[in-house]
Amino acid sequence: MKKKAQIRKKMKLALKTFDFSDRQRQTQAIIDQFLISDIYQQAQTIAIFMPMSFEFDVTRLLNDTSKRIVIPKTLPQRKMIFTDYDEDALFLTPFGVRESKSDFAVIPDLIIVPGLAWTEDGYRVGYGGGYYDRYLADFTGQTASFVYDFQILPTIERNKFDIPVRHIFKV
Ligand SMILES: Nc1nc2c(c(=O)[nH]1)N(C=O)[C@@H](CNc1ccc(C(=O)N[C@@H](CCC(=O)O)C(=O)O)cc1)CN2
Ligand SMILES: Nc1ncnc2c1ncn2[C@@H]1O[C@H](COP(=O)(O)OP(=O)(O)OP(=O)(O)O)[C@@H](O)[C@H]1O
Repeated sequence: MKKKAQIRKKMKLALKTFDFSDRQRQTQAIIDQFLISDIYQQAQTIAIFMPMSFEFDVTRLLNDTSKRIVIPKTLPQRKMIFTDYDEDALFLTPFGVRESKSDFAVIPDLIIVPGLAWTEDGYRVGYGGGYYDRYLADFTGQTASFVYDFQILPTIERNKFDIPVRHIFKV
């Protein structure tokens, strides 16, 4: 079984070299599936993330005006809140992601969880900050991830904090 650090390195490279048209095709198919799903239709407030250039391209959802869209904001002690998405009130963190200037925390009813690799049953490797596992520890709403085909692995080592996402959207 591959160690998490090894998986991170390998997946970052695979994402950065992912063929442009295959990426576009998979992105569109996955978002189409999501938009007709019950979990999308039943959610009022959806947490998306501000993607780095190589991450899953969620731009289409950020601009969805039929839902309240919130995005992650990291705080000291590896804590995280979600704040309203306002494209005119963002700043760039040292990690390279955009976050809201606002500190007003909103609890979403659906969280789209970012990451680098997943198993079919929702176990995940992220960037190693533990932000999502900490948040999900006392979150009772829905969770889902969008996954390109090569990001699915047969097994991932687990620690006691790992919380699987409840829905995987893939091609
Ligand atoms: N687009 C996007 N936003 C996201 C996440 C994500 O995966 N994708 N996150 C998912 O969790 C959170 C940020 N995750 C982070 C994970 C690790 C480190 C980290 O290791 N930082 C180093 C210094 C920065 C560096 O590595 O260059 C450190 O704190 O020492 C920071 C943020 C919230 N926002
Ligand atoms: N609920 C929690 N309480 C305390 N520590 C936690 C919790 N969740 C995760 N951690 C710690 O955070 C660190 C990172 O966890 P892990 O390697 O699973 O990150 P990840 O899932 O890749 O990152 P992320 O959740 O940010 O996407 C680990 O040291 C882990 O023990």
